[in-house]
Amino acid sequence: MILVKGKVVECVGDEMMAIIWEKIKYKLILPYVDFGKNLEVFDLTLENRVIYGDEIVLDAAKAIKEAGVGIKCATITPDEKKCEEIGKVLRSPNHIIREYLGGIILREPVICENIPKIIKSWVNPIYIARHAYAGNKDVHEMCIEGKGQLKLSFVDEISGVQTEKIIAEETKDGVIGATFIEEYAIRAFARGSMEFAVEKCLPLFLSTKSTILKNYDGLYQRVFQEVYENEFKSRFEERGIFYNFILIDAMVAKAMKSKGGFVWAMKNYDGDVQSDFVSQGFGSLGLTSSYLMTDDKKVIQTEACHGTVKNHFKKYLRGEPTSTNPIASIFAWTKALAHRGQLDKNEELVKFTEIVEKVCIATIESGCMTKDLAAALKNNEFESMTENDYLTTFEFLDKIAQNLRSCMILPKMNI
Ligand SMILES: NC(=O)C1=CN([C@@H]2O[C@H](COP(=O)(O)OP(=O)(O)OC[C@H]3O[C@@H](n4cnc5c(N)ncnc54)[C@H](OP(=O)(O)O)[C@@H]3O)[C@@H](O)[C@H]2O)C=CC1
Ligand SMILES: O=C(O)CCC(=O)C(=O)O
Ligand SMILES: [Mn+2]
Repeated sequence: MILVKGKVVECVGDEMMAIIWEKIKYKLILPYVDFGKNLEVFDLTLENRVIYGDEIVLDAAKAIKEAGVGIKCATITPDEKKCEEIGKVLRSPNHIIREYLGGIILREPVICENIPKIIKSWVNPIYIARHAYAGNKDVHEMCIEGKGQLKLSFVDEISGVQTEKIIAEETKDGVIGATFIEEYAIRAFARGSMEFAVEKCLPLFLSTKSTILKNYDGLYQRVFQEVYENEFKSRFEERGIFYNFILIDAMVAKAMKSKGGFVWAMKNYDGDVQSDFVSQGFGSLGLTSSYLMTDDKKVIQTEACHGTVKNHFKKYLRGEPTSTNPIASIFAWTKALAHRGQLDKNEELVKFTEIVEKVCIATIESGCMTKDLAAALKNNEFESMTENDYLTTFEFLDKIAQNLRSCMILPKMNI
């Protein structure tokens, strides 16, 4: 057994991914890894959040910060209807954790040679560097009833001077939203994105809509340029890579016709939307790994890029076979344990995570896969697919477990 020497925080989640999460843990991790007392589990299922509120998520975030390593299963973010049903307004657990930890979310596709990309020109990976908080996903909302003037105001803590801006002389019955970002946070995001581009030795693009949001998005553009000129230019040039700002709409088109092979930095909301687009373009949402890294690089929280896959869970509840891809969630475990291993100089643990990742890719490349990937092989023409084309969720997980077992018994086997 491989001993884990430092603390790992595990956050349990919801629906289809919760079912898969448990299988990953018990079939792929625990047979080889001994956490001793080093695994702290937080139950972030919706049921538990209904009982304990969002505070339990904040507790998990604090524990992750202290441990330096967190692994999170996808969780339900209840919409308005669901909040009514449960009688409680609960926030997104991801949002709470990201707001607390801050930092950057890095997303990358798991490349399997036999899985064709939907966007055929993408021969190289596209990495997303997403600001983990603020922006459109962090809007403070307020519903207004009646008619009146709307203004923004800021009161200086020291001088007490109030700066005001009238948003609308007269508005009525609707909703308003306000968001903000501090310059230091953008600076840290710029540094994180640039470090990542240097590490990957790939060009970096930042895209925002700074022609419209001249101040908000403009600040991202200005800070990135400044950080690049003052801190990164020579390191980029030594590696033959570059940094460029491109307006987000034009960048979407440029990305689509590119060959891939770049890091794409975006604000929180833009990065969320484009992650699903890029993931699907590379074959499936189930093939994108994701982790949050704090600005000081001390803490990592891993996850899959996708959600709880509600559609598939409904089928599972009806007793129908499902074929849900576990790869991104398996990589959440491996990326987190690899970080733990690096922190503790635990080479055995790091090696184990490399083996698990290789086994996953080798299993898919041997032709065993879930329906999303089999569909990619068939140009997503679902009508022409039969059950013989793919494995069910549990058959696929068993196949990976079986392949992992042979590799762990014969560690020198070249997979
Ligand atoms: N990190 C997190 O915790 C996240 C949580 N969420 C939450 O998850 C819940 C469900 O959200 P939903 O909109 O369904 O988004 P999902 O990302 O869970 O799924 C959307 C669709 O993408 C496909 N898909 C996603 N992941 C996989 C996979 N691993 N294998 C195969 N296909 C996959 C499925 O398509 P098809 O049905 O065509 O097979 C699925 O219906 C919501 O409560 C949402 O708030 C959402 C995103 C992130
Ligand atoms: O927190 C949520 O509700 C969604 C998160 C999400 O979509 C993401 O992290 O990509
Ligand atoms: Mn998303």
